[in-house]
Amino acid sequence: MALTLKEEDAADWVYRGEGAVNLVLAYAGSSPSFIGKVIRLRKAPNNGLESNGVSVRNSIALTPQERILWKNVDQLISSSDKEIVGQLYVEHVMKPLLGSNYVDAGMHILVTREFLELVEKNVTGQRPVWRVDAARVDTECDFGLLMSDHSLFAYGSPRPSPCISVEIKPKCGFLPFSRFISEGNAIKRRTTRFEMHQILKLHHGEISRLSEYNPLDLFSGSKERIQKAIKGLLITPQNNFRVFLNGSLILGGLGGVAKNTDVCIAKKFEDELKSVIEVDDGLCTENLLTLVTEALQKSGVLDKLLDVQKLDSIDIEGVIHAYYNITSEQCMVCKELSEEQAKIYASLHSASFDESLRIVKDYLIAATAKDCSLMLCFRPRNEEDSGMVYNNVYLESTKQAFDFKVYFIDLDLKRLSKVRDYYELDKKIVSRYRQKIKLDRGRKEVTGLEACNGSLPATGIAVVEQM
Ligand SMILES: O=P(O)(O)O[C@@H]1[C@@H](OP(=O)(O)O)[C@H](OP(=O)(O)O)[C@H](O)[C@H](OP(=O)(O)O)[C@H]1OP(=O)(O)O
Ligand SMILES: Nc1ncnc2c1ncn2[C@@H]1O[C@H](COP(=O)(O)OP(=O)(O)OP(=O)(O)O)[C@@H](O)[C@H]1O
Ligand SMILES: [Zn+2]
Repeated sequence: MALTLKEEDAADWVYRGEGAVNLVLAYAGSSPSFIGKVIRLRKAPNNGLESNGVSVRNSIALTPQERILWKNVDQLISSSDKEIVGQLYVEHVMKPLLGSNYVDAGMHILVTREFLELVEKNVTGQRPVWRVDAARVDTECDFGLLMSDHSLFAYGSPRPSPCISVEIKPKCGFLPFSRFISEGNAIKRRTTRFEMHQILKLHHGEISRLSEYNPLDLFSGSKERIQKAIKGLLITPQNNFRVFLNGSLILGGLGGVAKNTDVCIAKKFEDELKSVIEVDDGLCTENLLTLVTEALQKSGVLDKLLDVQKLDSIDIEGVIHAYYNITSEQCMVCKELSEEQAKIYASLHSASFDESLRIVKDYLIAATAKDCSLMLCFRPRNEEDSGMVYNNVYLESTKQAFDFKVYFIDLDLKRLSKVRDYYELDKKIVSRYRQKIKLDRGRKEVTGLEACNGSLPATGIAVVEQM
């Protein structure tokens, strides 16, 4: 590997965002090798432990059990370089499933400890405080992942293009249908995991109001419902929606949960869009909505993503039993059940070892697909671009054609050790949601009025209608 980022390079990298695991910097310097690139750096939790108590330093390489789990993916297990596993997973597992046109696995690049320390110092002020408290740049890690900046149009194109990019974290787009969902959790078959999780997040103070977004609308394939979903994202972006203008954030929260979109934010956003969408006052946001909807429909990426999400076909309530089969531990779920209750899972416990591996592997792949994001990037098309390979959409109202490109980002491998956490979180989400329904019913009986769930749909929609 020829290039190494050193202390003197740190000033060229600016904060772009972060999630739970990675911090992302965009290049702002003049080296041709890095123009149009971002670098993803691993973070280390400040308590030194992952949520399940595993030491972070051991968590990069595949564990022996994971090597068995992924044994059919030769490229993953034959790699002697533990640090490359994450990238190989994207290249050899996710890319074939989601389509090579939409996935960029990036490349590893070496970084010195001094580079990481200085970068961390430079960006701390821009990071959400709770993210700073939770984790820091992992200065023990001597590599980063260099990727194309998907919020920009490729460098090397004939002209510098103004562009708008939209980042969507769609989350799970279907209702589970597994027969292993217990009677007590039947609500899961009718209510999205996203909607139920909102109640838990509100309870924990992670969000200030419930989201207007419904993943089922986004994945519906219907133009009207996709538009409704995007309106919901515009009103309550949380960590599900961001918009960038020429690579700079103009809506949503950098690195975390955004403020809800009030009239003031909506007006400012509308004004920013004017530099790319040529239309009379008040209609830019509406037009962006049309662009995004059409690009999503034309590209077909959501159908692909949904198919991969549906590899989770028996739900965590089934998967957990296969997990205990492959770890050869006593099943902690069946242990708590009566003989009669445990019967429903007997078929899972009598499955072959390979079948158990397949179940868990498919579930983890689906988990990646439920947590990734999409970046859609648009630029107005002109004559010079007529020979270019990009897809395009036409805005009837402004008579403008736009090139667009779509990429999945954050296709990280989910670790085997998280399966137990997934089971526990699922229980918490359902239990909190059921509690809320019970409370609402109680209130309704007392007051005879509709219970208030904390969301303000009418007000929220009005904000977008005013845009
Ligand atoms: O479990 P979920 O659905 O809450 O997803 C987690 C995300 O929370 P969200 O609900 O999208 O705000 C969570 O996102 P935030 O940190 O909340 O922005 C992470 O993406 C986490 O993945 P990992 O720890 O990076 O592997 C995600 O965990 P996984 O379940 O994908 O492992
Ligand atoms: N290739 C890219 N081009 C442009 N922006 C990017 C790219 N990769 C990441 N980003 C930005 O950086 C942010 C954080 O990246 P990413 O989602 O990969 O972090 P993460 O820690 O893996 O997230 P999560 O918590 O969801 O696991 C993204 O939300 C996006 O805004
Ligand atoms: Zn069991």
